[in-house]
Amino acid sequence: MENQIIQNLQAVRKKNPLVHNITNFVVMNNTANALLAIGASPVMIHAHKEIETIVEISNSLVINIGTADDYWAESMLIAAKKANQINKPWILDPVGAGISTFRNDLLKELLTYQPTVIRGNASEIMALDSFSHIQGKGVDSSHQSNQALQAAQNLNQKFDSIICISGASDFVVDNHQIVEIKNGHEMMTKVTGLGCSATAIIGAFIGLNENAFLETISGMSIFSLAGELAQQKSNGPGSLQMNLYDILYNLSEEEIRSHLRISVYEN
Ligand SMILES: Nc1ncnc2c1ncn2[C@@H]1O[C@H](COP(=O)(O)OP(=O)(O)OP(=O)(O)O)[C@@H](O)[C@H]1O
Ligand SMILES: Cc1ncsc1CCO
Ligand SMILES: [Mg+2]
Repeated sequence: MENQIIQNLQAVRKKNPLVHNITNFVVMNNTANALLAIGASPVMIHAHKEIETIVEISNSLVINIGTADDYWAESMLIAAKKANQINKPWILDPVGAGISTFRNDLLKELLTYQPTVIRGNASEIMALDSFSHIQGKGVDSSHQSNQALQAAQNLNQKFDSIICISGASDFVVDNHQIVEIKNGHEMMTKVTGLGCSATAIIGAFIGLNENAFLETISGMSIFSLAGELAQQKSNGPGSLQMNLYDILYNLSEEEIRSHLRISVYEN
């Protein structure tokens, strides 16, 4: 597994995938910088009249509903529909799933366009599966990632999407395997939008368009590992954000081999 993750990181740095993001106002800058640091090219565009063209020329699409309103929701639907039509890999970040009818209705419609990957925290993945009253604390999780495993399996079966649950352990679930990544640091929850950045980084890896399951594992594990290594150099959330870019940019094969904690289970 480590070998494939290292190969995928090298491939992202070499291929420099163009990643189209329709994301939230809070994280637009952080996620664009994270994508540049990993070696991808971000483009953050949401005007209805140009979306289809951008989806066509990009290697992958990231949709994050964090601060969606009616105009942006339509942008997301146009993009997801196009990506689905032309088999462009795309990832959905269901920020705040369960909070409101507006958010749930948008998510239900987006899911009809079969995201390649869905990445959320535990509360979001559970809400997405049931659309019941399961709620996090706004956009933060009030559940542990392992509590969302059944919901992830249900979602995988319903939509044929790869499901990634972030948290103290990150899990990547498809119909054959569950992969657990035990990297990261609690301090990562004190910087806004590091989940959104994880989604964007996975978005860069699925732009390789070879094996979306391995690419999702690669993106998530590299991001959590980078967060963990960045925390070791930091005094708090501010320096963690700054060090994270440097670590994403410089992360070496040796660091991956010596620090990654990853387990594979049959599903
Ligand atoms: N308790 C923890 N211990 C270690 N790493 C963690 C912990 N909680 C989150 N992380 C890491 O933080 C990153 C973001 O995951 P998180 O689950 O906080 O996303 P999120 O809730 O969607 O965040 P946001 O909505 O702010 O973008 C992931 O890399 C994850 O592994
Ligand atoms: C804080 C916040 N509010 C809406 S989106 C967002 C970024 C983290 O998901
Ligand atoms: Mg989130």
